[in-house]
Amino acid sequence: MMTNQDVVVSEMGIAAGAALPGPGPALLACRGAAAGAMSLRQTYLDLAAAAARSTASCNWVDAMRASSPTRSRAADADEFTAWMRKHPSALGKFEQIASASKGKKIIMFLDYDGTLSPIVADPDAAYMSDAMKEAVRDVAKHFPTAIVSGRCCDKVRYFIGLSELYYAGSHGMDIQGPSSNPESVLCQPASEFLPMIDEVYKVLVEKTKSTPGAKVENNKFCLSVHFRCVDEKRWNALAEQVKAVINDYPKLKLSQGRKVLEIRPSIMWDKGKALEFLLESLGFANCSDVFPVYIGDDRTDEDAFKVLRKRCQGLGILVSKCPKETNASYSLQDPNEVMDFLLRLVEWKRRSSSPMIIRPRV
Ligand SMILES: O=P(O)(O)OC[C@H]1O[C@H](O[C@H]2O[C@H](CO)[C@@H](O)[C@H](O)[C@H]2O)[C@H](O)[C@@H](O)[C@@H]1O
Repeated sequence: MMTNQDVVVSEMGIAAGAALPGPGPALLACRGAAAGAMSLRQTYLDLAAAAARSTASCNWVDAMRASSPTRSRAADADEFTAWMRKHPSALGKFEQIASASKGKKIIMFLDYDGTLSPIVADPDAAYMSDAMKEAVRDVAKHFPTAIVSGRCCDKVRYFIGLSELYYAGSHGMDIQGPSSNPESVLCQPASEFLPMIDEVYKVLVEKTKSTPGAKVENNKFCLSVHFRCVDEKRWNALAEQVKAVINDYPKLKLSQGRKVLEIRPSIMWDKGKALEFLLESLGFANCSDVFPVYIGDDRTDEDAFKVLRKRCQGLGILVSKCPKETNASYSLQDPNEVMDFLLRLVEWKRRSSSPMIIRPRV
């Protein structure tokens, strides 16, 4: 259900595309978080890494299959209807969402792959349509907008091509403000992992080159090993190979996405933390009149959905055609529906902010 709060309205939001103030409390907190995280390394890093290592690779493979189902069976229709009752369409319930956000400042958080661009076999060809680009541009004119992606900032910025947005790349471990100059870097809590990530990238490229279709993507502060073009019979062996490499790096952990295994630093930072960081940077840390809307399709987006639930603020929208366990309140089926939702939001905002014209009677 909708996680909404009754609030008093105040104008604390900053305009979309406006430059952020210099390093504020959020940036300092980010630095502090990074330092703190590093000093706590032996306690939680090893625990997390041990847990990751003890998980059999077939679990990763099963989870990967479940997170990117290829077809929905007719026999699952009842299950889907029941799921849709719990996570109704954000388009179908648009009026309900709009009225929940009334008097509050909407902040948009958008995942990229599977949300703004359709899932395709080649990760380097995951382009977003021109129509979607226009929709995102329009949204950003009305609401502060951030892209939160597993990709590195440079790549997702290149795909989207809009400089007026905030970007949280590498699963939130690289947060940058509008424009791509060096001052726009707001938070990089995993910067000391860069040499390690580069090293592991090279090792993984070498180890996986014998698996046809396998692809390793360097996302700067994290890595992706793609399974989508690998014969399913080879998935277990490939997951074993990846696990064997990560076993030598106890400060890294594995997670799974849509036909992808992701390797990242074991710091306590994720898309949920990135969302909180951005809200704070934008001046909304302790505001009750803010309404963050997060749209995403992947397991890693669940961290952001959870944060919104915990804050009892705004709402999460899961992009999925199939029932999935989720902390999101609403659902949309695919990027086309995401675009329709964004356009509807813009239209609603235009209508609700244009002054009512009362014509004199003649
Ligand atoms: O957080 P996101 O923006 O959703 O990024 C998550 C991963 O997305 C990309 O992989 C996914 O999309 C590819 C292109 O459609 C597809 O080929 C792949 O199977 C999907 O897992 C990206 O390539 C990864 O690096 C991101 O981590």
